[in-house]
Amino acid sequence: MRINRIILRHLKMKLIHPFTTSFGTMRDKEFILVEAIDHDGVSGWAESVAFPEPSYNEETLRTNWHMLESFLIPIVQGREIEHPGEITGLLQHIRGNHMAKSALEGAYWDLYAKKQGIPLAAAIGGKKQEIEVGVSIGIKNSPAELLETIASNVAKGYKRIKIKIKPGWDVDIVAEVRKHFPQIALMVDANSAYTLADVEHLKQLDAFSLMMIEQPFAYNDLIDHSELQKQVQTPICLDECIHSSEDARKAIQIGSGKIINVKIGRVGGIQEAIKLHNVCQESGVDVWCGGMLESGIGRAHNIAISSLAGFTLPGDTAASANYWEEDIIEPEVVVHDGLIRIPEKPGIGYAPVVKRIQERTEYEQSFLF
Ligand SMILES: O=C(O)CCC(=O)C1=CC=C[C@@H](O)[C@@H]1C(=O)O
Ligand SMILES: [Mg+2]
Repeated sequence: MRINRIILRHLKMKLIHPFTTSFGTMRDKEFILVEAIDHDGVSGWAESVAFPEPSYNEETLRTNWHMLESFLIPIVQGREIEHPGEITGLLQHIRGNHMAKSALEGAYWDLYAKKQGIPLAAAIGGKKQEIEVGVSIGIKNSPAELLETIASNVAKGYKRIKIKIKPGWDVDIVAEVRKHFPQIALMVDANSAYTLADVEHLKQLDAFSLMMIEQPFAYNDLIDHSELQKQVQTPICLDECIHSSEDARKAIQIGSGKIINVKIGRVGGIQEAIKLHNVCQESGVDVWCGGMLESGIGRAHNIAISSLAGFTLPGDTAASANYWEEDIIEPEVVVHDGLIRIPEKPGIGYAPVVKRIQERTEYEQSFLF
């Protein structure tokens, strides 16, 4: 692939519903889009999932922009990349900054698949024709509002409901949800809101047949999670604390969790996400694809990675309409009875709508190769 231009765009999109977790509320989604254009004028697209604030991990939109502009793009500039799998190695001497790396690598993956004339899912090695998806519901102002939101999403056919918890909004609210929805596939995500001091309290969640408790402890902990997993029946799912396939191997070895939420951006790109998937599959550990409130472009990448066989549980890739009045892709991501069909078109399989992208672009910068 011979790129002749990369365009970075800072977009701002208004979420239909504010999204509240244990670390704050998001009303607008600001993110970086990467467009890699080759000599034939074909574009590969990807998005950085870094938030404007360092609340999920230490990266931010601005640190990503800086890393892409000053380090990552210069490394690939003028290089003939045969396969996007090469990019992880080219960038590995740069420490961390996984979301920035992933945004660049993802654009090359989309372009590669388009040049090969195959769907991104096929380029990744995915065989599924459709994927099961769930929905992640933020912390609401009242139990009634949460129950109403759950009811409307169950009615839409989502295969799994994920609710956020934090101290003061956990055991009682889960009990209330279970009272109204005794049969639904239900999980909770704590986003690191607890510590080992809360083990006795968290044990109460075992009473509710939850699919999993996601990331109860610190974003950089494996040891305390393994201690908790020894004391609770409910499977612990790891998100923020798994930064690579190596972290997954170590977490599995010491029993930190029984399920892993894979986020392409968190682990540094599709190539590493495939490796992580393979490590988990070899150990019989289920994985599913998490979300970072992506636009349709990031959503498309999540759909592709979810087509791998080891993605055995419904992910957080809900429909575009769950987040946006209007998405920046056509067609939008739609969910029918909790299922998304894997696109058959080359690349990400959804067409970025440049007019809508430009309308939402706060700032952009071009890098000529
Ligand atoms: O709908 C989605 O994209 C998933 C949203 C979601 O659950 C999360 C988004 C970003 C960070 C977290 O709060 C949380 C997660 O940890 O999975
Ligand atoms: Mg999570």
